[in-house]
Amino acid sequence: MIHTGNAVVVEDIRKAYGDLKAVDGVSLSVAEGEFFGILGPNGAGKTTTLEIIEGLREPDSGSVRLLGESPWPRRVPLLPRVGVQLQASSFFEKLTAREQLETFASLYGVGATRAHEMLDLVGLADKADTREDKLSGGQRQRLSIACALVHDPDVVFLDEPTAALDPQARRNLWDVLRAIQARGKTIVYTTHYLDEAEILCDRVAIMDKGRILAMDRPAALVRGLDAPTHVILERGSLSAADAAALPGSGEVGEDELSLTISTRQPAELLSALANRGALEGLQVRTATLEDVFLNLTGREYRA
Ligand SMILES: Nc1ncnc2c1ncn2[C@@H]1O[C@H](COP(=O)(O)OP(=O)(O)OP(=O)(O)O)[C@@H](O)[C@H]1O
Repeated sequence: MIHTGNAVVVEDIRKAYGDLKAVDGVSLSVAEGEFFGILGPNGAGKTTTLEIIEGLREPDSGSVRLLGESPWPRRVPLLPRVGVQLQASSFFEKLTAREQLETFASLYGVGATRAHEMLDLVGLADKADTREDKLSGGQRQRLSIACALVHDPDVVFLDEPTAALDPQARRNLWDVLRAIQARGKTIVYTTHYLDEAEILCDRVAIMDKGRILAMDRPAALVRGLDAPTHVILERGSLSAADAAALPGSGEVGEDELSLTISTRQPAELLSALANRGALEGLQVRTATLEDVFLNLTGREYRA
């Protein structure tokens, strides 16, 4: 079957390791140009799913179309069109960042100019002459992404590219990922950071125990929860009884630091609070993908 406009089409793939069903009937499709996230806790089956789509692993059953072709057994014409960053990135020993990229580029028959462009894109131009083993964790991650991109693939697969990075390095990498998407690339990535996926992804699949529990735009998944908004005030700014009497107010809870009002009419509640001059230090918390996970599995999300 030909799916025009879809970079990836996966139908009912399964992979077991002995008794363990690592991937247990996964179907999904990713549109060209889409930023698609596969989310879930450790061991959910994200990496196995990704590796099957990339053609690095054979599924026990089910089918995969990557740019209209089956990626398994290895299909050589697909390779130039696909970029893969592996979780354990492997570099050539003792080469500088620039030399790593030039080496990858030459393997694909791509000129050195492109290698330098990629160093710029991932923000490593000033580290071009630094040996790969002297780079920080975040810089290594960015270098491995640059290597996955050097041959200008149409589809890029990234396995936990932001794992083990400090918050600033994670944010820098988000900019890189957005820049890649802005170049028209399709991105399929795995992460166990639900907050990050909510910000970056056009669509996400939430996986647990080898299955996809939900798949949609992050905002649609959150909206589908139909959860109340929580308005949080500093304790003492309003009594619990006064808070409960405000228009739009639902349940009210208090702890040592704060007073939390749940509401299904946040606009009304906020305007009532504004009229009372009680907006100082106010926070508004809406549901997140973590709440979606909790709702789907009955357990708290633990990356
Ligand atoms: N080669 C293998 N042999 C046996 N079991 C495996 C193998 N690869 C993965 N598994 C198991 O399959 C399950 C899914 O693993 P997978 O790596 O796909 O999960 P993941 O969601 O990517 O987790 P993580 O975030 O920890 O990488 C895990 O329980 C894992 O231990």
